Amino acid sequence: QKNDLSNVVILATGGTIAGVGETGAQAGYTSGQVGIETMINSVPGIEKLANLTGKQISNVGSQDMSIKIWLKIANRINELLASEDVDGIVITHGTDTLEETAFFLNLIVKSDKPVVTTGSMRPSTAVSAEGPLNLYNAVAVAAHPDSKGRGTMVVLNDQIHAARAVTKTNTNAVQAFVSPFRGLLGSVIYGQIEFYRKPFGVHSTESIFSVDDISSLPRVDIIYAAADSSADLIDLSIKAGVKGIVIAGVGNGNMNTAMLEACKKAVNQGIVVVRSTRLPSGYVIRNAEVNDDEIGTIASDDLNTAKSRVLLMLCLHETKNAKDIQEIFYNY
Ligand SMILES: NC(=O)C[C@H](N)C(=O)O
Repeated sequence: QKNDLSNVVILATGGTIAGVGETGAQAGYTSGQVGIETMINSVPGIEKLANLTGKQISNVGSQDMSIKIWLKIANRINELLASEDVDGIVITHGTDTLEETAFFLNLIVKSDKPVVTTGSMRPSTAVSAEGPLNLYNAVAVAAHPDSKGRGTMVVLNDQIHAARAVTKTNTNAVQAFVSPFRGLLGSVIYGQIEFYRKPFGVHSTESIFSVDDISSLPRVDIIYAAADSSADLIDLSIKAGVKGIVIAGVGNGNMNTAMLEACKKAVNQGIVVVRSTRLPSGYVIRNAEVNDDEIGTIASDDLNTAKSRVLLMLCLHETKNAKDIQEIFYNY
């Protein structure tokens, strides 16, 4: 197009932002019902921010987001961003697994052009649905030259988060997304952007991971630790042939003796085990109460459990070496 606006492509995947309920004031609704054209048309003034194209990739609640769809999105983004005609990407997505998709893309997109994910907590039919403003702000961020080189971002409720830092912290409140440990990347108020910082960690063009040689990812299970929790699930995972296990540990990635013994068994069978924490914030520190050097486990640093699984799946596609994987957990 012959104007000064950036060219932004919106890839729609579903979620509550595309959700529909019978009335405007009820908790029940179905995710992933409204198509991308209807979503764009519901945002007055969005056409003034960028030249927009919309594409439907999937239309699912993000509880049904899959590795297959991730690969489809990543391939499509790489294709689009390789073109001089595309300046930025917006992805509309359910919020349940939004942080996993955003982190996956942060690791695998081969461009420094902005990739901005967004969603909503209220369905499109709700009284005070916030999806349209989130989409407006996401397009504003994707269209802005300052957004380059900041990896994949998550924009909701006037805030710009880095994919690595952000997590969903509330089941239904509009202010659900928080970057509890590393803080916000910036803010966006009715399309006005202010960035506070660059993202920490290796991402995008600097990342060793590439979607080109991936058609599937190895199975990695998550196992949650609690007082007196059973080690049976670890044994089941081993039997099921997993390649990796992420423990959602108590405190600093701790677990009871039975679970730790089962983890040792897993490591001895060539399964890579990452210790993360079920807490919302803080580092899992190597060799604190668990001797990772001796057992061969990996500390998740400040990556949460779900994102540790994403990173471990990608790592296992490249290497099984625990030392190398630990370095990646520290640096990405
Ligand atoms: N607010 C939401 O988007 C939740 C929905 N279950 C989803 O992730 O698709």
